[in-house]
Amino acid sequence: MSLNRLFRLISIALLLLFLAFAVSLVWTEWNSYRNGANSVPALRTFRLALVALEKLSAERGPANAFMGASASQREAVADKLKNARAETDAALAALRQALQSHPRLRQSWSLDKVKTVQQALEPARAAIDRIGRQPEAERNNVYVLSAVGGMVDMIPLMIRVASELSSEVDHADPELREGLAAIRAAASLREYAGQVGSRFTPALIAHRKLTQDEVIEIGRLYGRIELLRGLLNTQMASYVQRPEFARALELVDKQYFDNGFQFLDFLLQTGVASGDYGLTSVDLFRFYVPQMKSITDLRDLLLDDMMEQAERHNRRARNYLLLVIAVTVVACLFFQVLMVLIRRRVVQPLVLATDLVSGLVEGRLDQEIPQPRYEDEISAMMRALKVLRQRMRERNSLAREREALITQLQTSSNTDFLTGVLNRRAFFTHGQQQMTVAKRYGRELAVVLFDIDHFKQINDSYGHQAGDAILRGVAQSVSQLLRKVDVLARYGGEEFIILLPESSLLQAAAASEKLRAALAAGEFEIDGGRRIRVTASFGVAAENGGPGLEHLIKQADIALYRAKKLGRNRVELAGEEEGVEGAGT
Ligand SMILES: Nc1nc2c(ncn2[C@@H]2O[C@H](COP(=O)(O)OP(=O)(O)OP(=O)(O)O)[C@@H](O)[C@H]2O)c(=O)[nH]1
Repeated sequence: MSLNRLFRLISIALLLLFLAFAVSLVWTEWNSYRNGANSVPALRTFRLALVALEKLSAERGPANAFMGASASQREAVADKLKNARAETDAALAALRQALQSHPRLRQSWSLDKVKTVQQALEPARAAIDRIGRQPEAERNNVYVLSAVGGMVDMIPLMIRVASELSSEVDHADPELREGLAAIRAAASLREYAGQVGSRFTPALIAHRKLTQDEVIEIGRLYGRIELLRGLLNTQMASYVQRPEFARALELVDKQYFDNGFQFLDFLLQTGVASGDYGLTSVDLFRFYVPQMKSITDLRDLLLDDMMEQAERHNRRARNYLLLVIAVTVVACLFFQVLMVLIRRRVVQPLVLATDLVSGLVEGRLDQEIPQPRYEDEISAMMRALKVLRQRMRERNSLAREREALITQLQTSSNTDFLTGVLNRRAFFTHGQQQMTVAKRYGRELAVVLFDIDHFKQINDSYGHQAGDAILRGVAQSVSQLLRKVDVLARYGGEEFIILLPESSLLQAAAASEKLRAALAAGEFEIDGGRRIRVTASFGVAAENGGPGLEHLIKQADIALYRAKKLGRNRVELAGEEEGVEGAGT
């Protein structure tokens, strides 16, 4: 696998791993934010439930007062009762609407219970109205007890509704748990404080002593209230560091536990001793109920604080989510940039350098070596490659020059410098090769030696340079008339030799005659544009499997000698007394 591909695969794998980690982190934070975002609406609904519970309890105050009111008090108390009922109805309707508009709570147990409470209110209120409208003397103790019980019976349902909604808040934001417990303790305290007041109502209405059952029930409620006081103090331990909470708790102690309880103690003692209270249920409602306000004030203070906490937690969760998203995106981009940087600055240059080195090894010296943009190890490597390429180019150039020189030397060592045809040494090399081939295949081979006639006179008459020009002209003319397979060489001075492969003596003689005639018929230009005529004498020898090249040349030389002797400008054949005389002699 190539380095480039490997790097790309590793990059993709790392990016996927990183993305998986980032997505799981963002997902966790998103869930925590979304969960937390429920805390404020859940807290609002919880508050509505507490208010409904409070209003339901508070309604018992004027209801009890109404049942014990004298004819003169009746109208005033009836007004208060009407207001209290309106407040209870409004609180329950608001809670019901909040539950109905909540996607999850719409299906909940709480909504059913609220509906049940709303339905149960009607007969309970009717029972109270019935007693209140009766003359004082006719008010039956049993009916009064039943009417008080009818209002109290709805309370456990509302407490459970509040409890369920408090769990919603706890689920949305567990950090609010401590405050929730304090609120629930305060709400329960308010409820039991109301209930203990209600227990005195039948005795006050009937102006009688408390029954033993009533004393036991009141004692039980006293115990529960004390328990809730301790619980509230414990739950408020961290809150009392803050002055507003310390003040609110102090007010509960002073107003309810001092003033309120002093009043209750008086009623209890009188109810046990004589039943001669000197008070009506209306007085109970007027004095006792306001003492409980400090408890609901404390509850509201806690609720307000919790709402602020929930909003703060929400903002914190949202900011943290945004931070995680931002860090993830930045880290992702940084990772990408890093990978691209490593790829561009390390991997790609390395791959390129490898290709360049391979190219140089294969001899591709025209490759473009890029100019690196940064000064680093890669740029040093590119520079080294350029030096290497330059040295290879120089070496190749030297090698080419040397080869050209060798070729040139070879050519010049085989060539006659004046005429450009082969020299005597090269003729022997070729001749030996041809002789070997001819002998192996039993073929004929002819040699022709020819010599320009009276050449000394040409030199003497026209000068040495003119003689050179004649030599060049003769060599050129003869070359043009020979076959491609024939080999012409300068044998020495004004003497030339021709090797004619696969030629018999007669064929060679005919070729020689053609050459002789052509030379004799032609004119050769010497210096100054002058033209002169020359002739040449030819000696021809041929053999088929004879002793060798030297022997053949010797035969031709003898024939040439004879041609000279017999008058020149003629062709003589080896082994013959008489030759073929030229047409011009
Ligand atoms: N210009 C020139 N002359 C050469 C060259 N090589 C040999 N010669 C001359 O060629 C002449 C040969 O003369 P000879 O051997 O007497 O022969 P010839 O005058 O041709 O007489 P025959 O061969 O008998 O016809 C000499 O004068 C050499 O100096 C050369 O390369 N250039």
